[in-house]
Amino acid sequence: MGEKFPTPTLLIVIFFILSRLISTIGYSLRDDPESIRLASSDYGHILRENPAAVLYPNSIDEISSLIKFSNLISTPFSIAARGHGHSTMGQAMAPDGVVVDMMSLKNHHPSHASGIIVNTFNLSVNNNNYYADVGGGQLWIDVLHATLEHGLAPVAWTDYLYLTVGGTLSNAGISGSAFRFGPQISNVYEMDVVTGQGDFVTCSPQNNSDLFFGVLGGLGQFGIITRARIALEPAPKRVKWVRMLYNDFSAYARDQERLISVNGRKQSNALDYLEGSLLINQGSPNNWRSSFFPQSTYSRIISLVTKHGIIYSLEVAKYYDQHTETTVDKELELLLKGLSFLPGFVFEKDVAFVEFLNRVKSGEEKLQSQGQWDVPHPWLNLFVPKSRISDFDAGVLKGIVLKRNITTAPVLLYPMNRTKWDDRMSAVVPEEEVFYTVGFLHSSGFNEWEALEEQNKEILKFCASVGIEVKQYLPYYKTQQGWMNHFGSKWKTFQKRKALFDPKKILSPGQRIFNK
Ligand SMILES: Cc1cc2nc3c(=O)[nH]c(=O)nc-3n(C[C@H](O)[C@H](O)[C@H](O)COP(=O)(O)OP(=O)(O)OC[C@H]3O[C@@H](n4cnc5c(N)ncnc54)[C@H](O)[C@@H]3O)c2cc1C
Repeated sequence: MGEKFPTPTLLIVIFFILSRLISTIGYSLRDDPESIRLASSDYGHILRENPAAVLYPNSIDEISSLIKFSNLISTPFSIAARGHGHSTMGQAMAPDGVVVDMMSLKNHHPSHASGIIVNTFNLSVNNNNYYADVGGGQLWIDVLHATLEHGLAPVAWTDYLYLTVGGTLSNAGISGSAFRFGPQISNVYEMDVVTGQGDFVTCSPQNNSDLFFGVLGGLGQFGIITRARIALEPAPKRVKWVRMLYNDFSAYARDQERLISVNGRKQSNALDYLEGSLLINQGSPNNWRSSFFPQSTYSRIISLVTKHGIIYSLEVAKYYDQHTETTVDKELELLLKGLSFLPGFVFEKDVAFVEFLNRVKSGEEKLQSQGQWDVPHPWLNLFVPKSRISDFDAGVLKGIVLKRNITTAPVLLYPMNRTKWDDRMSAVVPEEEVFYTVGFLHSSGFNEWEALEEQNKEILKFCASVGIEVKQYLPYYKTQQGWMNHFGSKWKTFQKRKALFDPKKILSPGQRIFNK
């Protein structure tokens, strides 16, 4: 069978010419080689898909017009919002369609939709609540700086801040703050969204709630987030940051679970941040994720790793300001009392709040300078139910990863509480009250990523074979059956929302959920 005529590419070209003529879209739709090249790859550097054109919108109307035009024609072309392009498997690509570069809205008009506006409102008489209205194409680092000018900061974070608000809200946005404050998607009050039919809709848990919950963790399937109202709190000044090492996995897991059990939002005796990672045979103990082991301890740590194969590093933080400066050490001491880390392997640092939040950036700069940033990234991120985390340690970490001995990248492993996630959202997590996130953040040479991808496949196969019901974070499946299994009981709602908000299946084709 020949291709349908007119082809999607031709239609986009027609739209392009028309838009220039009537100048609603001006010159913001481009198909020059550089624009196409930039939109056809991502942080993963594994897949490449050329769009027919890239929209650099000057306004939200332009996004809406583009989507409406695609809806009007008999063979709609696909459209993908692209935040900072930090996906790893083409999720923000649109083969033969149009990529919408959301970051180009960042510097336009200081309106609610594109800029950052910090504000406060009262939910109840005694309860001050703070929020910022931020454009979907804003980077979290810019949100941080803008909110700090008002002495405030977002409540929920990712480890790395050079990601867009729309990009992380389409997944979840997790880090060591998630056990206590939830993922970023649990800290949104309201959003403006351009749906897959081109309609501009303001949504919240009270209004247009189906769209609101659908979009959060919705992998870009239902609409393009142009504004999010995110929760803020008074910003602390400084952070006590502690790392402890373990050789015994069960002690490590037990301590992590104990620490996250104190998680009330206003509880002063709770930690503000908890993460964990592995030290495997990877040369220097200080990898790019900002470890801070003193150089004088390297040889001791390396011998530990050599002796045990894997050493588990527990990382916690407690924020403080001028009011809590005198009590923070005592509180931290109480929290860490009775933990079973290896004596002599506890390291502490006192840093400014911004330095702590932006801790991954220096690692990026180092890798950039060594030409090791724009390389393939065959990542695998999983949520593992607490009841099977020991089996995961034995079967995957010790069974597969240690044996294959090709993992030199950071591997994260830390728990979070399911109660901090709202089940109405599209994001998928395991059923149990506590689950772990495990992130294999691999990078490799251009000819070596397949071996790591093979390892990823072996891990997934192993988990399936022994009944460890993992859920992928930043998921990637090649078949619709894979997606159905992933969403499980949420699949029907996900499908229904797609039919409601993007019936022609135009948006975010790079996720490969409703298209091949
Ligand atoms: C170095 C690095 C560190 C990371 N650290 C963390 C971390 O600590 N925690 C964490 O949770 N994640 C982390 N991630 C993963 C990251 O959150 C996701 O890959 C996220 O999607 C990237 O944001 P982005 O702006 O680059 O989105 P993109 O890759 O550009 O887009 C991702 C998806 O969202 C859709 N999308 C983008 N913008 C919008 C919008 N405005 N409205 C609707 N849909 C949209 C796209 O179509 C695509 O499907 C990290 C990634 C990297 C590369």
